[in-house]
Amino acid sequence: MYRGEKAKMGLHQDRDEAALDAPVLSVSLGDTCVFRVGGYERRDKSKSFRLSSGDVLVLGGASRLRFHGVDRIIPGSSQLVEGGGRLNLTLRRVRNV
Ligand SMILES: O=C(O)CCC(=O)C(=O)O
Ligand SMILES: [Fe+2]
Repeated sequence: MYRGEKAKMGLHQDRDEAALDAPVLSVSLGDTCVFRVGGYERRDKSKSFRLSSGDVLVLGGASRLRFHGVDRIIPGSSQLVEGGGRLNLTLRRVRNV
């Protein structure tokens, strides 16, 4: 849950999962966010774009280990969450089965 103008998530890689071959799916609900995706090193060039409510982002294949993060939320951009805010559901395979 992200709420308020200061809510953000710094650039990181999702690499704690044992299954790095399975994609990570991120579902955005509520307020729009400014999402940033870079390369495979923190210092690589990155680009930002908006994710609105209902958008699904896939980090998979060659992009599975790209650095990514949330720069900021755009308060008031959705009425879905009471009191405002952004909900993010991230689906990932943590263990190999
Ligand atoms: O909030 C998001 O869309 C991204 C979340 C994320 O990168 C994570 O949980 O690892
Ligand atoms: Fe992540």
